Amino acid sequence: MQFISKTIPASKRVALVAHDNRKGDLIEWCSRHKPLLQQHRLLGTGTTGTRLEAATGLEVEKLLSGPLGGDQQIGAQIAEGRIDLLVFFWDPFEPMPHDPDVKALLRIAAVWNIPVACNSASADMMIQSTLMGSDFDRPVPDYAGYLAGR
Ligand SMILES: O=C(CO)COP(=O)(O)O
Repeated sequence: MQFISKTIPASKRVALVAHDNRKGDLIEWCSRHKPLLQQHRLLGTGTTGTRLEAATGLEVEKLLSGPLGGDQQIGAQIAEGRIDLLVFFWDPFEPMPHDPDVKALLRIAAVWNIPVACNSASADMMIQSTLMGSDFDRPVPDYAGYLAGR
């Protein structure tokens, strides 16, 4: 597979998603990183976004709730090249009614080489490297060859 280089502009788009048992962890993480996060564009699934705004005062563009299609909306934005970082605190203990959507979101993030953090340790590292620099150079997969061979 080939890659093309894409320089991400200084202000990035960060998708924030958490399952119910992990929303507290995401609120804690966003509160800790509020000074940095508020310099970027934040979006999230419906309930996550609402809870984050109320708890932290950060402005979050709210999509549909995850089980109603919010995960798929974020996946679509990833495929369109509109997301630079996905912070998705998914629940490792509870199956979800929309597990296929959860899997699809994680898959499309892998397809497009998007940094994905599933817990605060990985999110702490990724926020340093993804959001702190002025510009961030991310290799974007070029699937032209793959499609031509089908
Ligand atoms: O279910 C989710 C992610 O799979 C999150 O959805 P909510 O933010 O609406 O709870």
